[in-house]
Amino acid sequence: MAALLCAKNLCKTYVIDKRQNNVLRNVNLQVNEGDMVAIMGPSGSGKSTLLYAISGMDRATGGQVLFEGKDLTTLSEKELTKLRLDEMGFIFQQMYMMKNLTILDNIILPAVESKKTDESRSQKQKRGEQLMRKLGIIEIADNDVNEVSGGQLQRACICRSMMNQPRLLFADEPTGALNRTSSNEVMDELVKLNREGTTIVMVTHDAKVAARCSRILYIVDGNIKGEYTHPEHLTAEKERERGLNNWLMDLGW
Ligand SMILES: Nc1ncnc2c1ncn2[C@@H]1O[C@H](COP(=O)(O)OP(=O)(O)OP(=O)(O)O)[C@@H](O)[C@H]1O
Repeated sequence: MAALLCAKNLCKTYVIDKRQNNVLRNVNLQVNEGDMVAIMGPSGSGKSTLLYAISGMDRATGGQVLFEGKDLTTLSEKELTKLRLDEMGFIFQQMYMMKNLTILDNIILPAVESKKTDESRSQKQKRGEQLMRKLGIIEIADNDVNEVSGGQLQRACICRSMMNQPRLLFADEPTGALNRTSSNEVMDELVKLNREGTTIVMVTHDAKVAARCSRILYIVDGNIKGEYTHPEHLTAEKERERGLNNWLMDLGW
């Protein structure tokens, strides 16, 4: 599989009161087309910082991030915004839906803002509705943001992230605020999208969620300390989870 995203010697340093915090320390990683990657690690190890840096949501302080060979660290804000809008999808907890818009209008917003296609607004609306149907939430299309459950809202975020048919989807704790049933349902949808061709990179604390990804990276003190892939003979979900848990325990999880 071809490399879609590469981080090379990626560094991120925060300076607070003249004190340096080297959060990412020369991270190297490659995400291939079709991967479904989970980033795990202790609290404060740099998982979200890494996700923000490789997705171009935040600027690294050193190193390179190559998306199909194009170095994100050298792009202008305008170029970066266009690339994120057209090629990437985001399911980030900080990216709340807009309260003055219905769920459907929130979902189609990335397409309204993008110049990727010359679709009419009604075509965009139709596609938004198709996505909502696919994720089983069409009945909340006209609801306000505060009139839906956490699981429905998360599925709406997935619809929104898919609106511009991204090559690469980034998710920060996509199931973090959900109960187990909703979490499983959201993961079912993400696995389905991945099987249909979308590459996914997510941060999660939940080994059950991570076990459904094809690669699991473990980050400690701003560096990737190990990578896990499921042994081929483990095909059942429970066995995969057990295998991953054993690996995590060996790393001190
Ligand atoms: N905007 C910021 N300004 C200054 N320091 C920051 C900022 N964002 C994160 N940090 C620091 O960077 C370090 C890593 O934070 P990060 O959120 O990436 O960790 P994490 O592994 O995602 O943690 P958690 O699992 O608790 O969400 C922490 O020490 C944090 O305090």
